[in-house]
Amino acid sequence: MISIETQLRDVQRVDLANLPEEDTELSINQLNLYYADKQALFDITMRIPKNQVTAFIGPSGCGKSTLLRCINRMNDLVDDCRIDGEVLLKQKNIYAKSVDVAALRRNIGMVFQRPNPFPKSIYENVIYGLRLQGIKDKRVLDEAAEKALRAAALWKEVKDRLNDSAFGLSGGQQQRLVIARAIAIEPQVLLLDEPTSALDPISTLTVEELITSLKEQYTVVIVTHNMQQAARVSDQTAFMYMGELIEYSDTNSLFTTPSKKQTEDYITGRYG
Ligand SMILES: Nc1ncnc2c1ncn2[C@@H]1O[C@H](COP(=O)(O)OP(=O)(O)OP(=O)(O)O)[C@@H](O)[C@H]1O
Repeated sequence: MISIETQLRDVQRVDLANLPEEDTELSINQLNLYYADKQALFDITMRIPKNQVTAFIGPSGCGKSTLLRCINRMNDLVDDCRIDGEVLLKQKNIYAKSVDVAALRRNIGMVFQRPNPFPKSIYENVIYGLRLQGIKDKRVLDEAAEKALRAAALWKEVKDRLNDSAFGLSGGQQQRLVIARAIAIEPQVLLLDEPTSALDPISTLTVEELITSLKEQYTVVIVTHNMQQAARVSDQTAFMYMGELIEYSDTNSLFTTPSKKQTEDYITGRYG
């Protein structure tokens, strides 16, 4: 098995405890979440830097996806789900009454575990969000489609078949298409919930390279089961256990010199 250390890159370390406001994309403050009477997140506080990749790791059921879904209010769709605490996007509370949730989700895009293209052509998938915004100008739509497909590292593979069904693409291509659809509307933040768990190793590497290139323009938060993937793609990593944020630091420190025993036990495979 390849060791995690060999997967680490040189990352620019930031002081997560004292992150300046201008470098902070998201601030999560004393967040607690309950599914009916069962508490799933306990007092989570963290700052997520902009234009970086932040990974959430931890054993199954520890609350990674729940925390990710708090960032674009996807948990609003779950009956009996209640939260207290704050999630700030650029200092604005996304749970404030005045927030337009549809607009928020345009600004904070999300990609799920299984690629979910719509039953439409490749082209129509990419520009779907733009059509919803009422954009009709073909030149604008064509340019946006090309830009998003290039950014998603898919343009070369699909430029001659834009009108073919998206279902004719491979799983890895479909996942990149879904990422292109998410970025075509130019969100600030991209949330990725185990985006490669349904992909083969080669497609996984392509999507990982894509994630690394996306951070130039977007802030990326990724949930992954795969610690080696977190080591390869993320700048900082949050380790969660039973709904608590146990340790949050730059990825290299977390994997080489974890400060908490629970983190060390997890990354050395003692549980999980
Ligand atoms: N819609 C829901 N209703 C009730 N409980 C839920 C719901 N979604 C998640 N949970 C519970 O909340 C806890 C955290 O689940 P979550 O899916 O966030 O964990 P996870 O770390 O992402 O797990 P995995 O890695 O297996 O996807 C679990 O105990 C789970 O059973």
